[in-house]
Amino acid sequence: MIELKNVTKSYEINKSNIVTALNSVSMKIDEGELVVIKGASGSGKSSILSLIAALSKPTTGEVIVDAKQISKLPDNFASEYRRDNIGFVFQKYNLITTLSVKENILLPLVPLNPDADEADAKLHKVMEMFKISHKKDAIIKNLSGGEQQRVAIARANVNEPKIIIADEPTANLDEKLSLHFIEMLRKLKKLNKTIVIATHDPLFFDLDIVDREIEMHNGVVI
Ligand SMILES: Nc1ncnc2c1ncn2[C@@H]1O[C@H](COP(=O)(O)OP(=O)(O)OP(=O)(O)O)[C@@H](O)[C@H]1O
Repeated sequence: MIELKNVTKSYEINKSNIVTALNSVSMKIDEGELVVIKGASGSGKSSILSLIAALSKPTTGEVIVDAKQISKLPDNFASEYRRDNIGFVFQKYNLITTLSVKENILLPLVPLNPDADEADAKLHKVMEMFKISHKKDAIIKNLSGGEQQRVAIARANVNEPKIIIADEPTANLDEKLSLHFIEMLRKLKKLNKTIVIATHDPLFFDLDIVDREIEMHNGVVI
């Protein structure tokens, strides 16, 4: 379902300073697989996630998702691809703290302009799934960490993506919240979502729901 073929990603800081974040990386991730990408800071984990989400393009090589060359998509098609296929979970949730739970969860649907009933049905489905319905109208800044986490994961799922991308999702969480996050992943795995997590949190290593660990070092898979 997801394939990186001989991918190199370089960032040109200036003419004499080019950082090679990924060097000849190839990998395949199957539908429904939960893959953890691990490795030291700067080893290239986030760069892989950005490529899968079509947030950036490889310098050389190919990124293929569902038989589509997403590395060649023009920007407007790349955002359409993201909207339809990808759910994002970031380390600091990226919620808008002055808006309500409902407004935050609905954000990914705004560009799709769905009719009100359809949006409402999707909203309720994810609020139920992640047990946050009772806080529907609460403002984010008044929620506990665990509640905010549930909003973030509900939002990542409201567009019913096939792929969930999580970048250091437990970096700012205590152990109890991290374990809650893992329970939510368990639910997503049962729904056969393809999940790619970049992390150095040892909680994810040797975890039953993790199908595979890919280790990065200085931009190469080891
Ligand atoms: N936009 C950018 N411009 C220049 N260099 C970048 C950029 N993004 C990443 N890099 C560099 O590319 C390399 C890989 O970065 P990347 O963010 O993929 O690593 P990472 O493994 O996710 O790190 P961390 O665990 O710290 O998030 C690093 O050397 C980083 O400094």
